[in-house]
Amino acid sequence: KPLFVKIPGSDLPTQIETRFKVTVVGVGNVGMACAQTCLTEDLVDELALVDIQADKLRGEMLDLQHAAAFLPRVKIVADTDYAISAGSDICIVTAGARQREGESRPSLLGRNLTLFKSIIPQLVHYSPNAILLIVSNPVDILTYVSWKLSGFPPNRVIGTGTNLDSSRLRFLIADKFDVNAHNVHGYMVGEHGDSSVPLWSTLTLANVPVLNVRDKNGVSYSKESLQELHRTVVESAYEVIKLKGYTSWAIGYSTASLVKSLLRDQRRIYPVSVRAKGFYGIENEVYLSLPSQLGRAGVLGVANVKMGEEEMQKLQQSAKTIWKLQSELEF
Ligand SMILES: NC(=O)c1ccc[n+]([C@@H]2O[C@H](COP(=O)([O-])OP(=O)(O)OC[C@H]3O[C@@H](n4cnc5c(N)ncnc54)[C@H](O)[C@@H]3O)[C@@H](O)[C@H]2O)c1
Ligand SMILES: O=C1N[C@](c2ccsc2)(c2cccc(Nc3ccc(F)cc3)n2)CC(O)=C1Sc1ccccc1Cl
Repeated sequence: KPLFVKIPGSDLPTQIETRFKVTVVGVGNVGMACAQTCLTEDLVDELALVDIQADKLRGEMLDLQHAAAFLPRVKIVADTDYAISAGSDICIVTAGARQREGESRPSLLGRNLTLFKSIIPQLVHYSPNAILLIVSNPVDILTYVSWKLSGFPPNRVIGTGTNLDSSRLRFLIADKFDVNAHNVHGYMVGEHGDSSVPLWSTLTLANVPVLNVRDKNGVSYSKESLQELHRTVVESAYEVIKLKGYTSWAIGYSTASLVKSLLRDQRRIYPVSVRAKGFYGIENEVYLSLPSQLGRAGVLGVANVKMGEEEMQKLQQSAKTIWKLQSELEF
């Protein structure tokens, strides 16, 4: 006997168009953390995995499929052929040459640029209306490269930028004040990594500027102690690499949060890498992180955050540094 009997006269489609399709390119530490979080948070109806390592790719796909009894129904596919990514709403790019400990940004850029010249045109061919969400490092420059290679409007090419940097800062401040990190409102902007720019003047807890309050141990936050906090954010990245060899969970969760705001048109504001020319006195054609509103059309706009003169100067200096690295690129 068949398990189910169709009701006579039913009109059942054979092929259901999935609503939210996300492709993850690169099934390494970061890519799989992003994929797993998107599944756990029920953000996708279809997940496509792409990589050059065929066995690793099939292994990750099977391993995720085997969790079906504990996840909402989702179609999980994988292939080294980009055709599997066709019709994606968002393509998350985490592919990259394995970043060596202590590797410089120019060195990593050279190796990853070559990969992107192959990856981006294939994603664009199969998903011409997708949003590209770039994670691979150096993320600001590779997001600019993806924008140029894709020919997409800038609102549909976004880098995770200082979203991870900002989430680490929010964790540290939340810990010092014994409050929930969701109530620490503030951004690091500019370049992702060592040279990010914390916007202390607009960082608040319960709408109280952090510059005006004492933490749980009665310590007040002067400019110097805040600079120490920024150093801790940078050092924590190096500490994680030293201890576990890579980072995955925080970048996975922070990237899935961006995916949710984009797919569900949440219109939430995140510090992500966007086409920054023309904002805050930036004259170079670069991608840098600015507080941006994310919805189904991608970057809906850049927030007019009050920024001190010194903060703007650091931002403009970052633009010049990135521009110099970029101007030597051949692609
Ligand atoms: N932006 C951020 O905040 C942030 C944070 C952490 C890591 N990262 C970056 O994410 C990237 C990935 O890190 P990881 O730890 O996952 O590295 P990983 O080496 O574990 O994974 C990289 C994956 O990319 C795949 N790959 C290589 N060439 C490819 C190609 N041409 N097409 C498709 N796939 C390809 C590899 O097979 C591998 O599976 C690195 O560039 C790293 O610096 C960025
Ligand atoms: O958490 C990380 N881990 C990485 C990493 C992941 C796998 S191997 C190294 C990391 C950790 C430490 C340093 C570092 N430097 C770096 C070098 C070249 C680049 F293009 C980008 C980053 N990168 C990659 C990366 O971008 C991060 S965030 C990060 C890094 C440095 C300072 C502050 C932050 Cl918030």
